[in-house]
Amino acid sequence: MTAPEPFGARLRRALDARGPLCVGIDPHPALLTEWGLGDDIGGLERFCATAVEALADRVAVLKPQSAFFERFGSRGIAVLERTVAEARAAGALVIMDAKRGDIGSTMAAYAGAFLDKGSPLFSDAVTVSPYLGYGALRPALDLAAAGGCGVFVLALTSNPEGAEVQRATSAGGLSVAQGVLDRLAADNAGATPLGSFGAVVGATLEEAGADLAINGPLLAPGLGAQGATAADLPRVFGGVLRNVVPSTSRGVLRHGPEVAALRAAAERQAAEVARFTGA
Ligand SMILES: O=C(O)c1cc(=O)[nH]c(=O)n1[C@@H]1O[C@H](COP(=O)(O)O)[C@@H](O)[C@H]1O
Repeated sequence: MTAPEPFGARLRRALDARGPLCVGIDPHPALLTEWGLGDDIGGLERFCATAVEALADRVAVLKPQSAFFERFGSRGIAVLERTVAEARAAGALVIMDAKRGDIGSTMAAYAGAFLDKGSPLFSDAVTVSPYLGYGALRPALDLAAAGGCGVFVLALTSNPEGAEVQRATSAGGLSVAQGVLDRLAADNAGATPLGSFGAVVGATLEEAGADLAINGPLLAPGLGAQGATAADLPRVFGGVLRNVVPSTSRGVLRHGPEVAALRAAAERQAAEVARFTGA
């Protein structure tokens, strides 16, 4: 059996073909209401079907945020399953924004939930939290590598509260975030054209203040509702701009529910990103 194409290679191709923008599918209660939908399972279903119809055949990456589905229980998870499958079928890569992180043996189960081809929630990549120790993520990294999937590890998050943990220095004098980035760089060493293990680095940061050369993708949430703009990307990402996947959720979704308006909003955001990153 031939090995599956690594996620990093698939992502590179998608970014080059469709542009680097990632749009998050975050069905906030307020957005459901703004779209004229009920804050219920029918509204969730309609919202996600519309977002997928509008974006999945043109945006490189879609990133559903699991929490907004989980709040509806099993029926919400069923909508998440369909959303992921339909987005992938239309050609988008799907990053499941689940931000899981646990002891290794439990991490293996989380990895199976999102990165095992036989799982109903199978996605191209998943977001994880390294705060039980980077080494505890190993089952997810291994399963991802074996199946051609990716993992995005929180490093420098977009929220202001993140710094108290992520900028703290460990015994060796490195920041916690730099420790995570260095481990990612080691796991991506030698991968071409791009490693499959990414870091999450907010576009909202004043500056990176860390070495982002991990030879992997840098998921950069924070465009739009959190106040970052495409003009911030060169300052934060400097020499690794080509590997940045800028992400926005509400910044595009608030333009719904019309498919054409969602597409136009994503196009405007993508054009802004291209203007400042040359992508
Ligand atoms: O992993 C993420 O995607 C993420 C990391 C981070 O540092 N900051 C961040 O906002 N996110 C997610 O990105 C999305 C941002 O949504 P908007 O603020 O609406 O664009 C939410 O789903 C967040 O959970």
